[in-house]
Amino acid sequence: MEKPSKIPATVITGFLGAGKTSAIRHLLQNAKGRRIALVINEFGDLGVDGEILKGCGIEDCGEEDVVELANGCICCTVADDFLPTIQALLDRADPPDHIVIETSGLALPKPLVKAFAWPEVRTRTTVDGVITMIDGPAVADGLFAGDPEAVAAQREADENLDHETPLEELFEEQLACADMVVINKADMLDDAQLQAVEATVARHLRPAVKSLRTSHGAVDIAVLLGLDAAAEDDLDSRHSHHDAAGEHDHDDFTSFSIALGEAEAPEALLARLLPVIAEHGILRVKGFAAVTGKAMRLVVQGVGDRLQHYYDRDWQPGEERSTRLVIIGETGLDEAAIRAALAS
Ligand SMILES: Nc1nc2c(ncn2[C@@H]2O[C@H](COP(=O)(O)OP(=O)(O)OP(=O)(O)O)[C@@H](O)[C@H]2O)c(=O)[nH]1
Repeated sequence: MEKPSKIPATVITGFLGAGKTSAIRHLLQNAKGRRIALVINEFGDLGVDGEILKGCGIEDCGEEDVVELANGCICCTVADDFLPTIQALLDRADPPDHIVIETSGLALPKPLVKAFAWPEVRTRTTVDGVITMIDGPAVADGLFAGDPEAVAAQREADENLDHETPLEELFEEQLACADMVVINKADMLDDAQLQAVEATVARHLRPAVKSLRTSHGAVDIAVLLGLDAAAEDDLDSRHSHHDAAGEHDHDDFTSFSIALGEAEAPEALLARLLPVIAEHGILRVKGFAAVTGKAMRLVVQGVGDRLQHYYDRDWQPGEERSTRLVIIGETGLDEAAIRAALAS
């Protein structure tokens, strides 16, 4: 008797703003008739990524194929939110050919992969691969490398302490779980910088895991899907800082959303954001803006101090023209001061 085939699921992980949504958009545009269901998890209470993907007007990608898990962190709500979502996708009369899961930039991939080993889903689906997207310029800038001298001094003081910064830890964890690494934003780096990023990344990978370079997440679907890794059977090789401690929490990071009035012009909005991002060390800004006199909605995207914007679609009838942004940073972010600075 033929073995019942399992529906493959690909987990796309990677730091805030690395290019996960861009890669998924590229995937959907090049799906060649394959029915892909998306599960999207975001940090922050505005579903920006889901909105962007729904707004992109790709044929074969109905709104019912995009499932958003907005409350909290997917890796901490596995049993409550994530497993029922996967089960519902598998139970559809017309199940998808492939499930793609975009984790929030702050999520640890391993607990998710672990969920696929649960009896409820194990016989019906398998983790085809964990793809870790890397923000090339952020790694080149040393965002994930702590101050080496400070680390050495701490180690000397106490051997048993965990000395890594939350950012380093996430970076390592996301790489340690990878079946393939995509170094994105190659367009912003020269060859020497790319080689340095590749060397940094390689130190944290399991043996035989490869990295490739790309821009705007433009990876061939044949490369991204079909790795056939069955990652849920291979959990032990994927080292995690949290294996012993059990669940992690997200006390290290914080987010809030802010509503602003219409912007006079995109440039005026960016000019308002930039100094605040720099002063408060904001990691990620994203959302939508209403621009005076413009029928279209402006998408605003910031990773560190790199800001981008573009108009994606018209404001719909009945939709409130508003400017709403999610702000994400490390815990301790001065929300009141940021609100005050942006409102003024
Ligand atoms: N220059 C350049 N910009 C890129 C590239 N890929 C993505 N971006 C930009 O980087 C920003 C973040 O990209 P996303 O695809 O939204 O990243 P993400 O990983 O989904 O972000 P989160 O969901 O917030 O973690 C957007 O402004 C993109 O347009 C690239 O290869 N080159």
